[in-house]
Amino acid sequence: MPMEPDAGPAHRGPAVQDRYPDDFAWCYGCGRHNPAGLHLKTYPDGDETVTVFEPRPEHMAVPGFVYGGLIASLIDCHSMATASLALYRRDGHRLGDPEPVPRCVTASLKVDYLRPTPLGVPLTVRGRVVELGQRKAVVESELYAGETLCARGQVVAVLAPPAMTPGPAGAERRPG
Ligand SMILES: CCCCCCCCCC(=O)SCCNC(=O)CCNC(=O)[C@H](O)C(C)(C)COP(=O)(O)OP(=O)(O)OC[C@H]1O[C@@H](n2cnc3c(N)ncnc32)[C@H](O)[C@@H]1OP(=O)(O)O
Repeated sequence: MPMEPDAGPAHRGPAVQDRYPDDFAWCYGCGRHNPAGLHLKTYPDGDETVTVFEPRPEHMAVPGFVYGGLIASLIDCHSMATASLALYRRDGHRLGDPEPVPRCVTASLKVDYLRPTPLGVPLTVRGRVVELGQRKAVVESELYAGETLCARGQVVAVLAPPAMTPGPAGAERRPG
């Protein structure tokens, strides 16, 4: 599924996560409002999307290598952003439009760990939409350390249902 080459990382326009609605911007992986989170940022890059993140020492599995759960989180949040952007564009928007980007949730997350992922270097996740439905997108994402492909994910994203829209109770649970 080709994506328009609009504001790619070279342009450093807004990230997809910068444009999620405030109520949906608390995710540990990518929520801009979560003070303890990873603050992942995903940008369009031609037909793909890209997220770059350098794990911290506490993200280790064994000394020198990254914990697999963190790798799954990178693929998860990156793929949700990729799906959200595809649905936004399908509705005629471009990143940077005033309308917020719709929020997807993870229906399914499959990760293949292909090689040990080294700590101490930036990791790059690249993703593309391989199937786009009315409320659903299937995204394939690959995680690289330098030129080395370390993990691959296939993720099913579904538009957040109204039942997940945070209400007053959700607001009370928010930090700070
Ligand atoms: C409180 C505020 C929350 C704010 C959202 C921020 C989320 C941040 C990102 C996350 O961390 S999400 C956390 C982990 N994910 C979840 O907690 C989601 C829990 N699951 C659900 O809420 C529902 O199962 C889900 C919304 C994913 C789907 O239920 P629906 O009833 O809306 O979907 P439906 O059954 O109509 O299926 C829609 C499409 O998705 C497909 N689908 C659903 N579940 C699937 C699955 N598990 N595997 C593969 N495909 C799946 C389904 O086949 C169908 O495909 P088609 O359109 O092609 O027919």
